[in-house]
Amino acid sequence: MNSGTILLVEDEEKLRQLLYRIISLEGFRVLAAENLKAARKQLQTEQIDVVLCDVMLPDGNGISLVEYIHEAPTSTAIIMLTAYGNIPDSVKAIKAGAFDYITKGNDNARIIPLIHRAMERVHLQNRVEHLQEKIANKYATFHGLIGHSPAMTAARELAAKAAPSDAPVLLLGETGTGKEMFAQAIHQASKRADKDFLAINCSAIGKDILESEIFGYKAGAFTGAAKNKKGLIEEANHGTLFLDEIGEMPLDLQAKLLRVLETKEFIKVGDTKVTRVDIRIIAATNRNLQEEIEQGRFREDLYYRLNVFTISLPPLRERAEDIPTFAAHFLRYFAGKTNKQVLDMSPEFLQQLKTHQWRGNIRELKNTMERAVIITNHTTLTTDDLPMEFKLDKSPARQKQSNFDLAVMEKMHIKWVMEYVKGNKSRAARLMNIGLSTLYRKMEEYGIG
Ligand SMILES: Nc1ncnc2c1ncn2[C@@H]1O[C@H](COP(=O)(O)OP(=O)(O)OP(=O)(O)O)[C@@H](O)[C@H]1O
Repeated sequence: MNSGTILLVEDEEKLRQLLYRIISLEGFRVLAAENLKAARKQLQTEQIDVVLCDVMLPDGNGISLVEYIHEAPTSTAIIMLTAYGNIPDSVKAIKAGAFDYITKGNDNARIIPLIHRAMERVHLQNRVEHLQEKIANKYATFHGLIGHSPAMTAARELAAKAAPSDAPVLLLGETGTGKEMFAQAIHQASKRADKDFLAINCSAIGKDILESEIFGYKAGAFTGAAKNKKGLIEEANHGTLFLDEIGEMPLDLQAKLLRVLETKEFIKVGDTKVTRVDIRIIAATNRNLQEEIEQGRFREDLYYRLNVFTISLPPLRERAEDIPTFAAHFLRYFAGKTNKQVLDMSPEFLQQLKTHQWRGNIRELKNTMERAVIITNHTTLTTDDLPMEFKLDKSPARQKQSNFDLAVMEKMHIKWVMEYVKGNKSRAARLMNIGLSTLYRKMEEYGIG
């Protein structure tokens, strides 16, 4: 059985069925779409490794799917099916970033080996990314935690003191304030550094799966539990387990976790005997746990067990003095990553960063800087490189009634998208999900050049 999912985009039903059968026989999971619209939908909802796509489709040219896929960072590979003798299409497809092309009808014997090669590349790329992430995490040390505001310095100092002990740590802060980065840095500075750091977000999955994920299960514990499964708590034995969004953990799991903290023991789902572990727990939440306790949603005894070291990471808007440092750091990082000559920021750009609300905190600032570095055509970032909501936030016109006018918003949005795609109208129309002629009409209406 080969692993991987293939999306087949072909409007001719007979050929689609034939290819479906041939590829399924290789053991791949195959999804099919008969036009570009259906293909885009599948790409948005499914994890697809390789796309096999016809060039001539009823709702457009298949090569546009290559561009669509490359709009977001992805490892998905696309192979084009081109008509016999259509060299220009094949060249275009490769230039747009397709993995390869096959001439329809003529190259049948090449299809399967080519899919295998594309799949190998995808797996390799995924593996490299996974390793890069692992390495990056390994070096998430206190040194890498930037920011020199008093709040940040106090948080770093407390974390550095907590690190060598084996005590639990509770990290408090809004989303994107750096809780996971702190947790990794604490792990790296602890005596468990050469063991695993595993993380789970308690809000992302349902109660039963969360219990199996954290504590594991015995074979036969429930339908589908064919084999014993180790939970993260056992996988991370001798290392650190980071429980993000602990405020969302159901009460009965809180009781099980308390037992781990008190006795280092737990019982797997469907098991009768206890399992012992040596683990350090770091937990994080953006909820007010005192309130959760009052409401009966969080166990008080667990709270006291966890808060041996409580580290609060204040929202970015409350430590505006850190914003230029973060912005400069991310500017250097993304300029390096994208190989662009972007060297600094205009004073107005920085001023807007300082007064923005940053509800997504450092994560939002990081994304804003990445976007700015990608779209700029200059060596200095200016306010033009900021997303539209910044302009709305700050423009004096914001106070005026006219700014609530939908047409004003639409005009700004079109201008911004046109900047983003560097004037490529068909790409802009595609991104905005409107037809090219509609885009032309609106640009004329709003006097956009
Ligand atoms: N002090 C810091 N220095 C450099 N980068 C940081 C810092 N804090 C956070 N970041 C970056 O900001 C992003 C968000 O950080 P992180 O995931 O640690 O936040 P979080 O509080 O755990 O978020 P959530 O609650 O949503 O899971 C990450 O990409 C991280 O690299």
